[in-house]
Amino acid sequence: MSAAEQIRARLQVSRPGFTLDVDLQLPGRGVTALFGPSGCGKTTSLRAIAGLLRAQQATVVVNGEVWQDDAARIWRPTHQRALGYVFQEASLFEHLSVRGNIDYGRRRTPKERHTVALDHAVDLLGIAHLMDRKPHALSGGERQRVAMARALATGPRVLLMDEPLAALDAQRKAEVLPYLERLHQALDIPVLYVSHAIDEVARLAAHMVLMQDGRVLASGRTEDMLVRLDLPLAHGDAAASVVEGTVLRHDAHDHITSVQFAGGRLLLASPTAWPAGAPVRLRIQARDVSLALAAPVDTSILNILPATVVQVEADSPGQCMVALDAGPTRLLARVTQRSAQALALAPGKAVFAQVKGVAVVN
Ligand SMILES: Nc1ncnc2c1ncn2[C@@H]1O[C@H](COP(=O)(O)OP(=O)(O)OP(=O)(O)O)[C@@H](O)[C@H]1O
Repeated sequence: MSAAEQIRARLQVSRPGFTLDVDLQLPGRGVTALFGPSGCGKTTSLRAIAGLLRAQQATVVVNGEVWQDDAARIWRPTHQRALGYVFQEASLFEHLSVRGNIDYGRRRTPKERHTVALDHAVDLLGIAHLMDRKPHALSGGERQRVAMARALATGPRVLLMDEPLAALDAQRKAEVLPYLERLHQALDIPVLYVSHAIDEVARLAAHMVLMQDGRVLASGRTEDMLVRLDLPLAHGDAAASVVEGTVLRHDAHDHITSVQFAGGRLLLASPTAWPAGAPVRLRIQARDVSLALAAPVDTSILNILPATVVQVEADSPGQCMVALDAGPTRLLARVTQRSAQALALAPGKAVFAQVKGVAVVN
């Protein structure tokens, strides 16, 4: 990762009862999630990067551009930092139309900064038909899409998103998520995405930073982070692995899609007729994976993968989390301690992983 393609944010913020002390070195492209429990400092980090909050000590360099370097007495105010900021709730000007809202920010930024064509932003977010409406006539999801288009229209070098879906109900969330995905795929700028919803992170972010109590607990590729048994992400009922694959074929007769991934082949029940060759991101919950020592026969489970146990750790009372390798792909299986003992699960042991549920997350 060269400095020209990197976000570096060394931030120190002290408040009564809270200290943020992080040194973030993040990829200069793609989506990076800042993830962690409420109060761990995600929003504070984002605001300090944006210059909305004055850190006690900070260095912020975005793809080679120094926005702040306290040691060198460099400080650019927020309006001189080429960033787009999307908040939890879209703060649109109620007296302006959607077009007026988007134009407002764009007019205030220098033309040479307009890296994203306005039409492209409007098109990506599917808001062309809303341009003459006033914000009060928009749904929550539409408001957020307008806020994102407005942020993009200013030609940011980085997009900062602070839980942009948190204020939406499940239905609106599901409506906005595909737009977010399109956005991230179509744009070349990095996105820092604050969230405390792991399913959103698994779906959207290639990279993640796990924060706790104002510090970075770990950071890396989302796929790798989710299956690290030394981290809290890989424990409890929500633990899951994310696997990248390619659609081989979709059988329209029984609605089964076959997906090739590095560790083998997976079949998934899907009403969507995925085209052959389509890249898919799959999520496999640890609780949906069971283990057997011999290849099961006469079973209703469609996916049985030969795998090797890598690590076994105690999870919640009576439960164990097992990390497995199916070829180069790491999966998690949550089994009872009794089963782990009965099967003598230990590193190196050959097993068959029975995968009961596979969900496509993009
Ligand atoms: N303006 C403020 N003044 C004083 N303390 C604040 C202020 N804003 C946040 N805090 C405190 O700073 C700490 C970090 O807050 P921050 O908003 O960064 O957390 P977060 O991880 O984004 O949380 P959440 O997921 O709940 O939004 C918390 O202890 C919070 O109570």
